Amino acid sequence: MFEQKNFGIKKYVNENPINSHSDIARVIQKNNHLYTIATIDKIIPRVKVAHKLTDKDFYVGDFVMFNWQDDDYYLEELLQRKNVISKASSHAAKSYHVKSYEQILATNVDQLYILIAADQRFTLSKLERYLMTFNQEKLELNILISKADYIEETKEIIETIHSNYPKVKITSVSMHQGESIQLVKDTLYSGKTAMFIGASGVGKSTLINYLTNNRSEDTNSVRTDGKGKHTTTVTKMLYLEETDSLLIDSPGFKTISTTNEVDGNILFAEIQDLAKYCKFNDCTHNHESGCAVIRAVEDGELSTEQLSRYSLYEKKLRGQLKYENMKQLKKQKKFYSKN
Ligand SMILES: Nc1nc2c(ncn2[C@@H]2O[C@H](COP(=O)(O)OP(=O)(O)OP(=O)(O)O)[C@@H](O)[C@H]2O)c(=O)[nH]1
Ligand SMILES: [Zn+2]
Repeated sequence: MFEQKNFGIKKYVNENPINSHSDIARVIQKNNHLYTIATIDKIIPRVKVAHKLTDKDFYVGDFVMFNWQDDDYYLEELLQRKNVISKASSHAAKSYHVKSYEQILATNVDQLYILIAADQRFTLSKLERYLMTFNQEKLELNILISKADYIEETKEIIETIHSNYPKVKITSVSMHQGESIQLVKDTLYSGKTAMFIGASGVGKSTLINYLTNNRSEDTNSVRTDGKGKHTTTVTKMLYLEETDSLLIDSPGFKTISTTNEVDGNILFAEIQDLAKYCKFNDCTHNHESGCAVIRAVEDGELSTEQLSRYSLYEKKLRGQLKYENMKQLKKQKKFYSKN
């Protein structure tokens, strides 16, 4: 028998050096300064943040200690996180004056489902940014092509991805294909937390509603712009009893990038492995003699598309470094002209 609404607190207590679970809870919703938390036996809404702490200290997914005082509940202490899902804050990334910072989307996530909608414009660089932004240890990444009832578009997207990245695993899903919902359900782990992210209108809430058999929220009425009436504005966690898993729905985003250092390993492991056998350490895999990567292309082990995506990635990385250096230089100049 599954425990009713098991938000993972018992498991957390078992795996971490904590004595009791009586005042431990998990943040399951965040609404500006107010939180909803789940304890071992109840859900508490409208929880505030204790004195000297702020809403930057707690996110959905966090395990916390809480307290009751003067008729209100307060979050008192953050317990150790397993991981953090974050991206660059979108407004900061655009402004030269504001230092971009990482914005936390949720914490303690085991599986991340990245939705790409078949009816929205697809580019490889979008997929690459998603994968590189969220790639980290102890996090399983899953690519879902949603609205797969757009059959032609879905086929095209999958073909584009596979001709460049033959090893990336892709699942397609549609609310009009019940068996595809079941396939997604089958990939959820018991006792684990899965988060669904993607651009606005890709169908995150719809998928979660179908997974949890909750049709109450009106995500089905189609608007002419295809974005749907119901837009998620808060991040929240739901319990799926059938698989004993936790599902996090999150607001859609416009752009994705990260201020963290990225590593092309998730997409280019094969090329990076081959590069170890190049004659020159600083081989650009462009024209050099003794290049193991070019040889692999000639031997048909690697497609030219794969290599050209890699070159593009390298170029961007170098451009990024140059940009960072330039910013640094400008800052220094400013400093010296002031002093
Ligand atoms: N054709 C088709 N439409 C879908 C599918 N899933 C969702 N939609 C429609 O797409 C629109 C957006 O769906 P939502 O579930 O609200 O999307 P969301 O990703 O949660 O959007 P935000 O909350 O704004 O981030 C709605 O009109 C849905 O009816 C699908 O599988 N096929
Ligand atoms: Zn080489």
